[in-house]
Amino acid sequence: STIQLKRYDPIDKIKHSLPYRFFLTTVKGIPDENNALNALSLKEILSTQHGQLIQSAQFNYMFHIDWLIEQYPSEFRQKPLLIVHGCKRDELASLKAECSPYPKIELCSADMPIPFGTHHTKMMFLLYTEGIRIVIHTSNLIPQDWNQKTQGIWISPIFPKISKTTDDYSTTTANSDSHTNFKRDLLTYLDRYSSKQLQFWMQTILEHDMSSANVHVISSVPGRFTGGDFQKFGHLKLRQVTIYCTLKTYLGIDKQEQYQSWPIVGQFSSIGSLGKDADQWLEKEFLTTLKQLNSSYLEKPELKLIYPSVENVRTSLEGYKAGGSLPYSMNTAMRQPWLNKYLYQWHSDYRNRTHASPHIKTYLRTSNDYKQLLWFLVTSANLSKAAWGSLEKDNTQLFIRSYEIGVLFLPKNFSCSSFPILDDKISDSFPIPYDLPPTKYEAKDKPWIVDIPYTSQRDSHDCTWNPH
Ligand SMILES: O=C(O)c1c[nH]c2c(-c3ccccc3)cccc2c1=O
Repeated sequence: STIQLKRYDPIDKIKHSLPYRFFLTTVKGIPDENNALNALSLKEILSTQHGQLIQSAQFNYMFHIDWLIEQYPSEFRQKPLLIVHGCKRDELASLKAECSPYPKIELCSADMPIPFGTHHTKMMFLLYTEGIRIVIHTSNLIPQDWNQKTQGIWISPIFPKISKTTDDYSTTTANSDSHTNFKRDLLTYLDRYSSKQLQFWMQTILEHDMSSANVHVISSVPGRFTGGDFQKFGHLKLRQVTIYCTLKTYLGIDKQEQYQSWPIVGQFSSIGSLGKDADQWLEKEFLTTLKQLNSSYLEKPELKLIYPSVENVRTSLEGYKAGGSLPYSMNTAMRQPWLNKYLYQWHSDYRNRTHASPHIKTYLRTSNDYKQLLWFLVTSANLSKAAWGSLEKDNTQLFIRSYEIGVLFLPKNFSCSSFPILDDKISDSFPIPYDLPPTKYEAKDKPWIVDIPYTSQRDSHDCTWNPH
């Protein structure tokens, strides 16, 4: 068979990048050595060092087109680029205007059938002569999202084209998919757009060997899902994948009792309306899913939610302006004061990201001593029913409003029973983006709310915050 020459991937040369391929974005204004460890800029992702780009696709929510084109190397700026977005009406008009100087940019508008849904998904398809690279991340395609924030990036290998030779046995695994069904689930997600332009990318993905992918796709698309589609998206997909790949397989049913209390940590940059108490959705639906509560006794939920306090924002590199990307509204917050007892601060001293305000979203489950990680998800999905879905029709239907996508790391796909989280950061411990155990809000701390003024204390730029 033709020996596939494993092309040298520059991403592999970044210290500690393997096997997780999970990076943060570089931050301007902090010492460089903290950027070297598992951090990438958009220019680095798009650079010519990865091969000869043929064309690319950029899925996102916010775009600054001139700036985005500038992040591509000059020799790639005329390559075909598909922009997949959810813009409508005047936002669509301004996006079209921004794209008009670039004849090779095509627009693909995601079907947004459900009110209050958004196209949050942040993903890149980079097609090279040698193969296709997929990037799933959390940054809008605007300069401020790549400047001084904490953002997450999962960057795939360059998946090689399936060779035509018939005797190439290495790709017989069901059209060259991985044990994590990465290709199947990505195609299932793309199919929901029912878009002609994405047909080309679906066919291209089919033609590439993704058997080396070691993460699961966890996505959301607008719709009401029952029957065979019931567990394909949202929080039920997360449950379906984690329940069969950790507790049951590894730890045996008997040991499960001891794991019930293992805390779940959610970390995000916005919060939706979750109901008048935790029983409406947070505990009843979301936590139950993540804890896989299938034991009769109910015990105190160990759910810890990391969301920046006003003080975290005020003392960040961007100051109060960072709060412009933390759109938790007063109208929503005032109806759920009960949520505050779950809240923990943004703290990332070990990654030197404490002052790089978070726009990343992550969810994880760890042991009580925070030394072992059972699973880790980086995603575009904030803590909202629109993103994760809410159960209807007597729990037989999951209703989702938005497009979201993320990747899930399970120990079983890295041949271990849990990921190590060790104190010293340069070991092979999983590169989580923040400090564990999480830091509780102080008594005087309040969650950041975007649409109220903060004038009593000035921020790191000596400014106040006056929304209007
Ligand atoms: O995709 C993302 O991550 C983001 C999604 N919505 C954002 C908003 C917003 C919130 C409500 C209505 C319209 C816009 C504001 C500031 C940043 C974001 C953002 O970053």
